[in-house]
Amino acid sequence: MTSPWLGPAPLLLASTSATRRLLLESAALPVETESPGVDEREIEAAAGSLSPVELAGALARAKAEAVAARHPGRVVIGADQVLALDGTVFHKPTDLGAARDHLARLAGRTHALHSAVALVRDGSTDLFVETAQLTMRPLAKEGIAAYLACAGEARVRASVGGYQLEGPGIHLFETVEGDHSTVLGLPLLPLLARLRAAGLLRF
Ligand SMILES: Nc1nc2c(ncn2[C@@H]2O[C@H](COP(=O)(O)OP(=O)(O)OP(=O)(O)O)[C@@H](O)[C@H]2O)c(=O)[nH]1
Repeated sequence: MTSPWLGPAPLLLASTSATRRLLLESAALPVETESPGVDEREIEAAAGSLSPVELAGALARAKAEAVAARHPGRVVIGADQVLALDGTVFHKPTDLGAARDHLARLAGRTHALHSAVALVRDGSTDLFVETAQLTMRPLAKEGIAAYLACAGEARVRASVGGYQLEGPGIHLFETVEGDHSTVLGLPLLPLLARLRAAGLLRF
């Protein structure tokens, strides 16, 4: 397969997320990954009263710029996803109990997933945020328990909402508005548009 990538070196993804890496590889882009090594909770605490969208942007920028500083000349992508329900920010559930509590609060309501991407090239950062709106079915505690037993702790802890839309999480929803890749945490369409505009894609 001839990749559309025209960059001199592979894209450098400042992320530990296998989902994000897979999204780029599915677009036939060569990817290297490096953990950003930033303390997200510390940045969040220092961020004070940022909105959920601004927080996602600040975290994506911090991750991308931390890795870009270690790799001058590379095209670096950082990303962050924030789940917001009525302005309240949710973080990845630490265990099944936390996931059960999250889902009980999200059930029957519409929450936002703000997926921010920071693209660093030649010392400058291009930051953008895409938002998906997901309406979860009303779920009784038995339904939540059955979902958690089906999804399993690994899947539940791997994503900010306790669900993977491309997995059993799809059963939880009435409607999803927004691009699939935005839900998964790396909005591909606006990212590819920027890479294309920079002359980094063959088509
Ligand atoms: N497979 C899958 N992953 C999802 C879904 N929704 C959110 N995620 C993942 O949930 C994670 C959101 O947490 P973040 O803090 O943004 O990222 P992270 O996983 O900690 O990884 P870093 O980029 O290293 O910070 C990302 O890895 C997203 O890819 C989904 O529906 N499916």
